[in-house]
Amino acid sequence: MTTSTRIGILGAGGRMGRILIQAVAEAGATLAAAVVSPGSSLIGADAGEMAGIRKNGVKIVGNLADEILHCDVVIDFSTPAATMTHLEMCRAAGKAIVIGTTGLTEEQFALIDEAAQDIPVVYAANYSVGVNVSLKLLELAAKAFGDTVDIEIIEAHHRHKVDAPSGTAFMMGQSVAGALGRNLKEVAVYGREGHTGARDRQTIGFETIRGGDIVGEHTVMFIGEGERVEIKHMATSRMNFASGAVRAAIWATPKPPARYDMQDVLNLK
Ligand SMILES: NC(=O)C1=CN([C@@H]2O[C@H](COP(=O)(O)OP(=O)(O)OC[C@H]3O[C@@H](n4cnc5c(N)ncnc54)[C@H](O)[C@@H]3O)[C@@H](O)[C@H]2O)C=CC1
Ligand SMILES: O=C(O)C1=N[C@H](C(=O)O)C[C@H](O)C1
Repeated sequence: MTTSTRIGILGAGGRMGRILIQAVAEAGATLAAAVVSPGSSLIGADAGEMAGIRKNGVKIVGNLADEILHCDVVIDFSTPAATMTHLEMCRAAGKAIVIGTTGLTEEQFALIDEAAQDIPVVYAANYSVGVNVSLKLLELAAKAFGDTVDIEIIEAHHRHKVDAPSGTAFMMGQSVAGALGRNLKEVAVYGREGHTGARDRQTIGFETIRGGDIVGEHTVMFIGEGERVEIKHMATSRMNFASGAVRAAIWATPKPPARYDMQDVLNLK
């Protein structure tokens, strides 16, 4: 597949940023900008070389403002604060944005909704096709089991991850809670310790593991009397997230202003 879409990568020096540069090349799209944090020693280097592919002539910059006019759409996997700055810049320039950054606050999600009145914004805590298919399976399982089972969500990630539980775990919790007519904010329980008392069936438990180089693993357990269903997704490469985000960027560029997610991109709704 080739496309004329000009894509900017924000957070280009990070674990995801480097793979996103590879994914843009694999999709046959144009890398229009590679933006790292201001003051980074990577500024001025060749983006292709940094990403471990061949030299591509795109010089890394430390500010989106320098390159935004050359982009049709940007993909941001950076930090919550940087993402909010980039969102405002895209809104002012009328450019679409695909956001993968997790650990956002409710206020930051409200800012995404506001910006989406003016530009196409895709937000997903996970851009892999497998996770997005799993969300549909979770809905199906939750509806079939109803209130007859206990639901626990376990996630595991590499030792560098700074937010917990993962955005994907929250998204899975929302999928299940929505299917059961529960409000996740009211029923979520994060880790357990001490004299917890017996389990309340309405609750949805979250457990977090951090260590080594785990790319991303999520298991949702539907635990009943005498049987248990586990829906598990294991990512063994970040390319799944990156190719999904590039697919979302190409999809979103011609779309009218609105907030979209990966389920929209994959036509899973
Ligand atoms: N939605 C999804 O499918 C996925 C989401 N993520 C999320 O993406 C985010 C990034 O993950 P990683 O790449 O592992 O982290 P990372 O820490 O390796 O990369 C983040 C990069 O953003 C850079 N940055 C900070 N401020 C910046 C600014 N103003 N302009 C440009 N760059 C800036 C940092 O210097 C760093 O290089 C995290 O929130 C993570 O949870 C990660 C994988 C998949
Ligand atoms: O930080 C990561 O690495 C990942 N973050 C996302 C999340 O918080 O769900 C997605 C993926 O699991 C990898």
